[in-house]
Amino acid sequence: MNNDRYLTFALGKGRLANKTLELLEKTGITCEEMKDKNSRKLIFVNEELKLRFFLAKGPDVPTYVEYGAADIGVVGSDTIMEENRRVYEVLDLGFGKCRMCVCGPAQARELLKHHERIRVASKYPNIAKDYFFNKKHQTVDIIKLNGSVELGPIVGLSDVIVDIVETGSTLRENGLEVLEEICPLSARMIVNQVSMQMETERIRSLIQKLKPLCEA
Ligand SMILES: Nc1ncnc2c1ncn2[C@@H]1O[C@H](COP(=O)(O)OP(=O)(O)OP(=O)(O)O)[C@@H](O)[C@H]1O
Ligand SMILES: O=P(O)(O)OC[C@H]1O[C@H](OP(=O)(O)OP(=O)(O)O)[C@H](O)[C@@H]1O
Repeated sequence: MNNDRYLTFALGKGRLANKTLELLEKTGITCEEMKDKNSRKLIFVNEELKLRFFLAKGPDVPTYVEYGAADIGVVGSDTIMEENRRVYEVLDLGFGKCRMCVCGPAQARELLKHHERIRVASKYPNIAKDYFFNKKHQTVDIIKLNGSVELGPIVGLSDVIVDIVETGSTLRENGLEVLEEICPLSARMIVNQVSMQMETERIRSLIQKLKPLCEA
């Protein structure tokens, strides 16, 4: 083990960021500078613990970790599935819980039931493809969107969507419903495959500290 080496964390921006920092703080890992919302600085260092942190767009987190630009990442399991990078997924952090679902207007149930060739809009084309082609053996047309995916069926772009459902209010307010559940989701810790060998002790000890703090 080489304790002089900095361990680098890539953390997903947005919804998961605060909870991630809170969790790390409970294990004694703090990075005060990172809490300054007005700062435009991208990378933060804790000299004492020999740690570095940066915030990145969720889908980029597994990329940084696969290439070793970060040793450790925290990101949603949706993003891990969608990006399909060569990383170790080591811990379910138990927050950021939601579900990946096929959603649409109630009448789209029939189209799904009869395995019609439907149009599916999603921010997650790989998850949608895997679900329809590999799990359901249903040929569909996938349309990639970058947000506000619920618009798809409302404006006639698609028959259904594959998207995240948390409280269900976005669906309700737009006259849509969950038609099929694909899988539950939550925030996960991922580790670079080489770092896991080179820094086994430091990473294992972090996992052991985090485990009891993770929500069930
Ligand atoms: N209601 C929710 N909507 C979206 N993601 C959620 C929700 N609840 C928990 N999550 C989790 O939080 C992660 C980050 O979501 P967030 O919306 O902040 O990022 P994003 O989807 O990359 O957003 P953007 O495209 O706006 O940058 C998701 O990948 C998912 O795992
Ligand atoms: O079930 P709910 O609690 O309503 O949450 C689900 C909604 O939140 C997310 O969208 P987000 O706010 O990230 O915006 P986006 O559609 O632009 O990605 C997700 O894509 C759903 O639209």
